[in-house]
Amino acid sequence: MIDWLRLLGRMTRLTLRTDRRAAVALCALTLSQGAVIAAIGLSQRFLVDHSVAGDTAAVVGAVVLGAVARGVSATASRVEGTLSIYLRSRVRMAFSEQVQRTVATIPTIAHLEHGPHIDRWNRIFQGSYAAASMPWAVLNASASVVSLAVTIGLLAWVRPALCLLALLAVPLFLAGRRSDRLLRDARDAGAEDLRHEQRLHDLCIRPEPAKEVMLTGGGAALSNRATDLWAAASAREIQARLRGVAYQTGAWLLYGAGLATGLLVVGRLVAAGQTTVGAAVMVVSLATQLQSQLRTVLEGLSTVAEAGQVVGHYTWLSQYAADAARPGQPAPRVLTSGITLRDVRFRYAGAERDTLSGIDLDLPAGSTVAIVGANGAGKSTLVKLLTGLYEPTGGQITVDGRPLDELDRAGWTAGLSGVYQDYARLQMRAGETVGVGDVRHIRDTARIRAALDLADATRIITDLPDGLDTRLGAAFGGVEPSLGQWQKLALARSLMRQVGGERRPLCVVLDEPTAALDPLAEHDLFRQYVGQVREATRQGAVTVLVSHRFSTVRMADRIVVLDDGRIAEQGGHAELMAVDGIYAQLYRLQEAAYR
Ligand SMILES: Nc1ncnc2c1ncn2[C@@H]1O[C@H](COP(=O)(O)OP(=O)(O)OP(=O)(O)O)[C@@H](O)[C@H]1O
Repeated sequence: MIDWLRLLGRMTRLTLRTDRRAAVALCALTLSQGAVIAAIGLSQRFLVDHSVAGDTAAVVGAVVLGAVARGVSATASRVEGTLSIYLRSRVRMAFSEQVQRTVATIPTIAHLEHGPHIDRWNRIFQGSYAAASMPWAVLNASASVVSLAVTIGLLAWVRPALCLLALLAVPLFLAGRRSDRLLRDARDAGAEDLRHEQRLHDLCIRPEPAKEVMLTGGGAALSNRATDLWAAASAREIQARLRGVAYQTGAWLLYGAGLATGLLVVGRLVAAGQTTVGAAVMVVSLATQLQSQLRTVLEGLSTVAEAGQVVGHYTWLSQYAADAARPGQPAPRVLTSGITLRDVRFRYAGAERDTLSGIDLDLPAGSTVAIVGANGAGKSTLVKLLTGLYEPTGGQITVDGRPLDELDRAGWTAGLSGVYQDYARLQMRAGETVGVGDVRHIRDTARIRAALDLADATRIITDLPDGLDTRLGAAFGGVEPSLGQWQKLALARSLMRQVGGERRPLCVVLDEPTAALDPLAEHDLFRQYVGQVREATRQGAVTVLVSHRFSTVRMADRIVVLDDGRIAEQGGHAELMAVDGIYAQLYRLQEAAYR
C-alpha cells in the first residue's frame, strides 16, 4: 500500500509538472460532475410536480435548471475527455522516459540480460498509461463516490429503503476485483512468451541476424514459432478477460433485478398516493445515473488496479537502480599498486554452474596483461567483472587495496577506457559515433580527429563523402562501414576521454578489439595503441587485453591462460614458453600456421 501511495504521489507530481493549468482545469471539471447530476435529477422532479400543480413560473425555473445542467454536463464531459487524453499521454511519455533513463543509467548490465528482470521493466512500459492515469482514476473514483452519495441521499428522500440499491454495488465491486486479478496474472504469465516472440521476430527482420536466417531458410519456421508464442500469450489474456466478463455479467444481472424491484416499489407508492409522480420520475432518472456512476467507480478502481500491477515492478526497479548506483569512496585518480582479485567467483543469474572460480590475479599498476583461452573460457566475463559491469558472486576485487564494491561506481567508470568484444555500431553521423565516447565533447572536431588518429581510423573518415558529417548506417540511408571499420571507430570512441587529457584512465580494457582486422593490422594497431596509452601506463593505468592472436599477446608483460573458468597458467611469454604448457602449445600452433 505504501509503495502504491508513493507511485500515486510521483504520478501526481509528474502530472502537475507536465501541465499544471490543464491538470487544475481537469480536476475542477471532474469535481463539478456530482453537482450537475443532482441538478438534473432535481429539475426533473420539480418539472413534473409543478406541472401537476399548474405553477408555470416554477416549471420555467425547473426547465432552465435542467437545460443549464445538461448543457454544462455535455460541454464539460467533452472538454474533460480531451484534456484527460492529452494529460495522460504526456505523463505517460514523461514516465516512460524516466523509466528508460533509470534503466540506462544502472552501471551494471545484469538487468539487461536476465529474462525475469527484462520482463519486469517490460511490464512497467506496458502499464505506463495506467500509471499515468492513476491520479485521474483516483480522482474520478472519489468524485463518483461523492456523486453516488448525493444520488443515494436523493433516493432516501423519496423512501429510505431505496438506499439499499447502493448495496447492489458490492457484487459489482467484487466481480471487478476478481477480473482485474485474473488479467494481471495472465499478463505476468505471458510476459516471457511475449519477450521470446519479440526476439524471434527481431531475428527475422533485423539485418544482422536476418542474413543467417535467410541462408538457413528458417524464416517461416521462426515466424510461425513467434506467432505461436504470441497466440499462447494472447489466448491466456483473452481467457482471463472472458472469465472476468462472466463474473461481471452475473453481478450486473443481480443489479438489474434489484433495480427492477426498487422501481416496482416506487410504482406502488405512487399508486397508493404515498409519493408524487415527480418523485417517481426522479427515482427513475437517479437509478439510471446510479448505474453509470457505479460503472465510473468500477472503471476507476480497475485502472487503479491495473496501475497497481506496475507498482511492484516499479518499486523493484527503483530499489535495484538505487542499490546499483550506491555512492562509495572516491575512486583513485591514479593507480599506485594496481588491481587484485582474490578467490573471485562468478555465476550468471539462472546458471547452474560458476563461469569463473578461484581467480587469484594481480594486475600491477602500469602493466599490460593479456588474457587468453579457448572460446567460452570466461575471458570476457573476467573483463566485465573488472569494469564493474558484473559483480563477483564470491571473493573480492580490490583497487589499490580498496574493495571495488566500496568505490563510487561513477568515479570508477569514469576511469575506464576500452572496447568490448560486442562493440556497438552507433548509426549516427561519423563524428558523433566517435565523439559520443566523451559526450561533453561530442562536437569537438579537434578531439575527435585526435582520437581517430590514435585508433588509426583517420583514413576511414577521409574516404567518406562528407567526412565527419557523413551519416553512418545503411538503415538510415547512410554509408555502411565494414566490420573492421566499425571496430576501429569503436576504438576511437573509447579513446575520446584520453585525448582530452583531463582524466587519465585507470584501466584500459581491450576485449578482442581488433578481431575484425587481419593479423598484421592487429599487430601494428596494438603496438600503436599501447604506445599511445603509454603515458597513462606510466602513470599506473592497467591495460587488459583479450585476444586469440598470440603475436599480439606476446607483447604483454603478463599473460593469463584461462581454462574452463580457472587460471591454468600465468607469467611472461618466455616464462610460459619455458613451462611448455597450454600457452606454449597454442603459440606454436599459430606460429606454424602463419609460417
Ligand atoms: N550473459 C550471459 N548469461 C549467461 N551466460 C553467459 C553470458 N555471457 C557468457 N555466458 C557464459 O559464460 C561462459 C564464458 O563466456 P565468455 O564470453 O566470458 O567467454 P570468452 O572466453 O570470452 O569466450 P570467447 O573467446 O568465445 O569470446 C560461456 O559458457 C557463456 O555461455
